Amino acid sequence: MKITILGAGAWGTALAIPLAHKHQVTLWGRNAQAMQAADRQRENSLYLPGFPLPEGLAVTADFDAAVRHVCDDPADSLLIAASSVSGLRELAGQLRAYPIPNLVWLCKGLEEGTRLLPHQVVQEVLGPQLAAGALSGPSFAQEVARGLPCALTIAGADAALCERVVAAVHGNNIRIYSSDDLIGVEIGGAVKNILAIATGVADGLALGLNARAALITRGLAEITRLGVALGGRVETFMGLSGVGDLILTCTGDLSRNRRVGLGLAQNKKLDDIVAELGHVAEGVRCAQAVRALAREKGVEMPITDAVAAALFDGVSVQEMVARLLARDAREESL
Ligand SMILES: NC(=O)c1ccc[n+]([C@@H]2O[C@H](COP(=O)([O-])OP(=O)(O)OC[C@H]3O[C@@H](n4cnc5c(N)ncnc54)[C@H](O)[C@@H]3O)[C@@H](O)[C@H]2O)c1
Ligand SMILES: O=P(O)(O)OC[C@H](O)CO
Repeated sequence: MKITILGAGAWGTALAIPLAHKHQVTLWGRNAQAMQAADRQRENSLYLPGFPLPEGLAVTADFDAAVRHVCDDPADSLLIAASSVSGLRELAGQLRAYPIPNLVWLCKGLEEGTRLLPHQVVQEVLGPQLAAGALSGPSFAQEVARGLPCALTIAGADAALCERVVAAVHGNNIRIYSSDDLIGVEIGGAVKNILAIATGVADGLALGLNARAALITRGLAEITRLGVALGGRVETFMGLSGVGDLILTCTGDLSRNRRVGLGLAQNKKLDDIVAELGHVAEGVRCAQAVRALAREKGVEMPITDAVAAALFDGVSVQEMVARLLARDAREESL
């Protein structure tokens, strides 16, 4: 199969590595200098240092050539957008000029400002007819690049596209499940990032494993409440893109979002933490959008509110924890 991955950050590069062992893969990045260096050194030292790029992987900054790679043979091709959520609209806009066969995106979050999910951004720009879907689930880039086992979910309304993604990605230590609950899968992927910031704060303040388990569990209730209010299905939140990714991101120190929380607990400034990461932390970018969306829908999300307050309203992490603990006792339910 011919596959083009648009976006050579940590995740786009990591996924290109196992795929290039089975398919004709082109990895495109917008930074020409960095892509030339990556091609020469056979390593993306900017975003994924330490992982050799397979010989057969084409690395380029030539957008036209990268997209034509999959347009020429639409029946046997896959186009993957691997930018952050903030880059998805621009990337999709650049694709308008091409007869693209399909589009799968890897980003997890809501667009700032519009509060749209990735599939809504893609639909706005490229229309509803395109075969499109989200590839999500618990997956740290470095582990996938090392070839360690992982399981992902492809979500979309187009069954043929889901089958093609399964055919392309399943195997070699990656298992793929499919789902038609795009809203549920995207809400799980977006909100878990905010909850990982909360768990990072709790762990950074040494509040203990009991507190961490409570945050993850009540965080899952928040994801589920919002997801159901938006049209997602409860069982989706019990799956890989829901509780699976929530557990990984809240507990794994490879998570950039968790590291934001750990930094806040050390009283570091948000700008400094983000600059130090050198990668996107989508939970920071979409916490305000999720808070606003939840309020609009009348959905209670106290942990998300607390994280947004600590990130943007000048509330200290100690006050954030105090606010959560001061909430009235209630029946345990969603
Ligand atoms: N890193 C992971 O382990 C991982 C795993 C699963 C999903 N994700 C999700 O995938 C997305 C990308 O994550 P990442 O780790 O690769 O981030 P990253 O910060 O390492 O890289 C982001 C990439 O997006 C590109 N980009 C941004 N705007 C763009 C635009 N307008 N046009 C083209 N490219 C653009 C940047 O140049 C960069 O290469 C995020 O939404 C993240 O939540 C990441
Ligand atoms: O490093 P994070 O926090 O962006 O999380 C990466 C992936 O989404 C984990 O599945």
